[in-house]
Amino acid sequence: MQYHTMIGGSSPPDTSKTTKLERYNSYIRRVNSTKLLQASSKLLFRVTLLVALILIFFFTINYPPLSSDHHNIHSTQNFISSAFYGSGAAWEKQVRHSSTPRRPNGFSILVTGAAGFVGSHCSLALKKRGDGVLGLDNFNSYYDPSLKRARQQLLSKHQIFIVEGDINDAQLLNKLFDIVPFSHILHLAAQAGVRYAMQNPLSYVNSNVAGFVNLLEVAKSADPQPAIVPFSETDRTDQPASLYAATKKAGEEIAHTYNHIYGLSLTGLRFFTVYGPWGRPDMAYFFFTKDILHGKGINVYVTQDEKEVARDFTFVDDIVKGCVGALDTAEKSTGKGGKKRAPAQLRVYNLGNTAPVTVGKLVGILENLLSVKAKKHVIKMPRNGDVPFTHANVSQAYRDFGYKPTTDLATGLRKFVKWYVGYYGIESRVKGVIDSTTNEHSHD
Ligand SMILES: O=C(O)[C@H]1O[C@H](OP(=O)(O)OP(=O)(O)OC[C@H]2O[C@@H](n3ccc(=O)[nH]c3=O)[C@H](O)[C@@H]2O)[C@H](O)[C@@H](O)[C@H]1O
Repeated sequence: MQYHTMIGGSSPPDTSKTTKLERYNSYIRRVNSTKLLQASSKLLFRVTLLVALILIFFFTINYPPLSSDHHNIHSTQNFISSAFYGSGAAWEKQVRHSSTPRRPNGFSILVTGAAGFVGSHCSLALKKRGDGVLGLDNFNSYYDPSLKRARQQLLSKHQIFIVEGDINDAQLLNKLFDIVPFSHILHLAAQAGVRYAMQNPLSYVNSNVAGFVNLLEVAKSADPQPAIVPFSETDRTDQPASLYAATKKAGEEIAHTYNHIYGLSLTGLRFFTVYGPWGRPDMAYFFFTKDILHGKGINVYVTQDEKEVARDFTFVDDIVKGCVGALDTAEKSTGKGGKKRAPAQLRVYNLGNTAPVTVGKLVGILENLLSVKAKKHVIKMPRNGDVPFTHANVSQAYRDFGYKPTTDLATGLRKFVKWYVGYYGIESRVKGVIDSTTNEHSHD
């Protein structure tokens, strides 16, 4: 896929020890210059250099890169840079201000992956109803980081601050929990995408397994312990079809352990192919729109026996409602000081649209909205972990918090296309969509 090739081809940032040392020394020098204004002696510099060397060694043994891919490089960089971001009084004030609720009994929620697609929508919805929301995101380059920055700007307009850091950074997480007694964590930071797992498997382990465990480790010792929603995004069977699904399944098993041993209240949500405004450019509906408008061919997959593939495409506003419903019904964790006091809540829900649509139909809807005929290449689905069909049973989410999706694919895609042409400044090319779109809910 073109996006993936582009990412793989981007030049990784320089992480040589010299660069880290220079960056760290410059940080140390800045700290020292405020604390000990006049004391810039040679001796102090030597001590600083020694401390820097020890710390870099410490970082290296505690955070071994899982591979040389750019995601892990980002994690390592964020670990070091967070020491700088997390040190100022102004930074702490922003953290506190953003996470303070503005309604009686409001939640104080840490949203990981807040600059992501679902994370940004949920953050806005929660903030709008008066909850305190603090974002955390590592702004990695799995897809165009400028889209993540634009979401960050939107959130910032609504007084939501996003801390730039990684869920693998225990020091940063502990610092955030020292500053804010979070009532909930909405954990949406993950390596997504089914097909990209073939190219960069360790990125999935790093975010979806190691990062998740790191977050649970911090949450288990926090006082009060937060409730965590969701701990997983997707899985479909006990025999996952892709590494992506396997890491999500592992997340569910790990969650069970932390619930059982430490009394953390945990809720897993399995999202089914979420789409909508501010969506992810690596997903088919998004790059089909782009390619159709550019007159480029698109690959429409069929199964090995040439049947159509279908997805339970779910509009992002419905997913937000599900996330909020799960948060509102999450019980308190029961542990304290790393010890469980009583059994705690452990739940898993499907959040889907319950109405699968074939990829052919998806393309037909886009052709109508864009008034352009797609150049379709019908090909057999590569054997890379994709499944032919998804269909969510949401009866438990309905029973427990009234989850009921209300947006069909044609309505949701119209809202997406309206956002797309506005965001990329090409309104004139698909005018009909703008004129006929009413009753906008999504944050665009
Ligand atoms: O809910 C999930 O479990 C996952 O949803 C999403 O995966 P998918 O459902 O596979 O969505 P997406 O890639 O948009 O492909 C849509 C359809 O187009 C087909 N497809 C895809 C590419 C292509 O070139 N041609 C094509 O026909 C393809 O075969 C598929 O039938 C998230 O990316 C993932 O992170 C995870 O959240």
